[in-house]
Order: sequence, then C-alpha cells, then structure tokens
Amino acid sequence: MTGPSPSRLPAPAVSPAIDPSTDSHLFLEAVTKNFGSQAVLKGIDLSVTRGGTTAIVGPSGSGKTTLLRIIAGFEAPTTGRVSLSGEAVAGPDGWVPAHKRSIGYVAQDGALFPHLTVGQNIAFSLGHIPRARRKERVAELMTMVRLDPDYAKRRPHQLSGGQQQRVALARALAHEPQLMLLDEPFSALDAGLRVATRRAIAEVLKEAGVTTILVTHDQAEALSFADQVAIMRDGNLAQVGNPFVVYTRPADRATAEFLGDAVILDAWMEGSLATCALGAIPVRRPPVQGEVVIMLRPEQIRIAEDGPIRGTVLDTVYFGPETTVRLLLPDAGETISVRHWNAAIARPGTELRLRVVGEAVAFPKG
Ligand SMILES: Nc1ncnc2c1ncn2[C@@H]1O[C@H](COP(=O)(O)OP(=O)(O)OP(=O)(O)O)[C@@H](O)[C@H]1O
Repeated sequence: MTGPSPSRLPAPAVSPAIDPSTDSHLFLEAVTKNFGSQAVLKGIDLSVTRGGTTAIVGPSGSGKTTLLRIIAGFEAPTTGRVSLSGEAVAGPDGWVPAHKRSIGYVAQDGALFPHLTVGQNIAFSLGHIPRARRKERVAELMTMVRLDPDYAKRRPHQLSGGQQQRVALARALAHEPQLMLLDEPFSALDAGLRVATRRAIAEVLKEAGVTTILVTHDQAEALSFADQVAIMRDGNLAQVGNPFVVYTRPADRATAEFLGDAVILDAWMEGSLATCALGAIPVRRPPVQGEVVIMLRPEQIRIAEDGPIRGTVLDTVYFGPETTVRLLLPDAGETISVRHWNAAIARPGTELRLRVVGEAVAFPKG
C-alpha cells in the first residue's frame, strides 16, 4: 500500500489568498457580513474575470443575496475588501456608492414599474442621454434583448414573465454597466420559458461583453449558465471552479450532493483504487488511504450485458427522457440509483449487469 504523498493531496478548493489577475474585474477579499450577532458571510474570497460569467449557487439562507448586495453597494461588508477593476469600492481602503459602480441589477421579479409602459420603464435609466435620442435608444435596447420594439407601448402586465425579465434586463443595460448582477431572475418562470430566457439573456450579456454574476439556488442553472461556479454554504464558498470541475470533482460530499444526484459508497482506498460495492474503481488524487467514501454520478454507472456487477431492480421513477432505477447490489447489500433512457428495461426483481465508467471522487470518511 502506498501512503499519500503531499503532492497527491487535492489543492484547496478556495485558496486563502487569491491574486487579482490582470483581467480580474471583481475581486473580493475576506469579505464578512454580520447582521447583529448572526454571521451571514464568513470570509469570502472570489475573483471574477472581466467579461466572464459567474454563478453563485447555494441553498436558501446561505448568504447569496447578501453577497450580491455587497457587490452592488447596497450593503457594506463588516470586514474585508471589494475591488472593481483594481479600485477599492468597499472596505478600509475606500467606499464607492452603488450608483457610481457601473453595475446593473436585475431582481427576481424584474421589479418593473407597473404604471409605466415598457418603453418608459427602459427610458427610466436613460437620464444621461438627450431626450430626443431616448426613443431610438429604447428601440436599440429592446432589439438587443430580442424584444419587438412595438412592445414599447405596452404595460408590463401585457407581457409574459420571460418578456418582462428581458425588459428588466434592457433597463439594467441602459446605463451601459460593466458588471451585471442577476438575482434569481428566472425563478418565477416556468421550466420551458426559463431555459429560453436564460439562454437569450446569456447571449445578450456575452455579446455586450458585460461581466455577469448570477445568483441562483438551481444547480442546473448555475452549471449551464456560467463559466465559473461558486458554491456557497453557510456563509462560506465551499468551492469555486468551472462547471465541469465542480460537478465531476466536488470538494466535499455536501457539494457533491448539492450539485446533482450522487452515488455515495463506503470504500477502502489503496493506492489509486477504491474497493467498494461496485468493485475496484480508479480515483484521481485520493485525499487519504484506507477508509473513505466515494462519489460517482449516476450516469457513470451503465447497464451493460457484460458488466461485472450484479444489481437487482428495486423500483423505478420515470422522468420522460430518463428513468431512475434503484438497484440492490446483492453481493454487497448496498442500494444505488442509476439512470437509463429505456424505461422498459427494468421491472422490479429483474437482475441487471452494471459497469462503472470513469473515475470516482474520494472523501475522507466522517
Ligand atoms: N438586512 C438583514 N437583516 C438581518 N438579517 C438578514 C438581512 N439580510 C439577510 N439576512 C439574513 O442573512 C441570511 C442569509 O440571507 P440571504 O438572503 O443572503 O440568503 P440567500 O442565500 O440569498 O437565500 P435565498 O436563496 O433564500 O434568497 C438569512 O438568515 C437572512 O435572514
């Protein structure tokens, strides 16, 4: 058995002191926030690249909105620093008020003025340009967010939820912010509209080259929208990384389970192989040797006629494109869930053969 060498230990998910890279647009350093005796943010370090898209995702109450409000300048941090393009905007080195930070903000419900028309809502943020130019600019902004400029005469309630969110985005884009903050802007939309609106808004912001931060509690939204995902838990960032890395190599078990379905199994780590109910599975950079728990995503466990592992179907849940199949592994006495496209493959009691593809992630036990 080979012991873990220091070089094989995983790098810390969030380094304690991130250097602001030259293209860093937003830089947070050890940001904390207390409300009375409640510590809501406990030391946030985050660097956001210019023109990049970051999603802050986490369970309700983890501090996401508070962090966004600190970035916007609606709240001051208790300790720590916030810099925009290298300039201190909050903390001991300076304070720049919200309206001078070149930041746009789109709230969950869009917060449009119901008594104004769509055009007037958008023009509300156009005080800086001559009156004669405003109508034309409203039409430009509406085209930019893929809305028919004829809708300018309508009132917000005469538009769909997704269209209203695009108006809110157009209004937020009107003063040409360099940074756009989106606070759960899609959560009130139904599933289909949500995906379409999300895609449209992501495209608009990318085309405009606006750095974007999206707050969401929906992990699929975070993974699909952003090029950097920051997972927030209980006032800390549990992990920051690109969507593929955080999904396939979560920093800890809670992050693994938050980001999607996870198959968690007890295992014995020896070298780079973890022996568990599914056999010996390769693990990249095992954190320790001996007793561990390992994590696989359900899509890594394939139903295959020649698979080496036996599983007996306990039950299935049908989701349309996919069926979740719960299986008992009789040799190990453990239960796991896998996914398969063919709902007809598995009736309770059927014995299936399984094969694991790819690597598992191991976490120290306990
Ligand atoms: N102005 C405030 N005064 C006192 N407590 C506050 C204030 N704002 C937020 N909190 C508390 O801070 C904690 C984090 O709230 P926050 O809204 O940042 O969480 P969140 O992750 O955005 O949650 P959700 O997803 O439910 O919106 C909560 O316990 C909340 O009650």
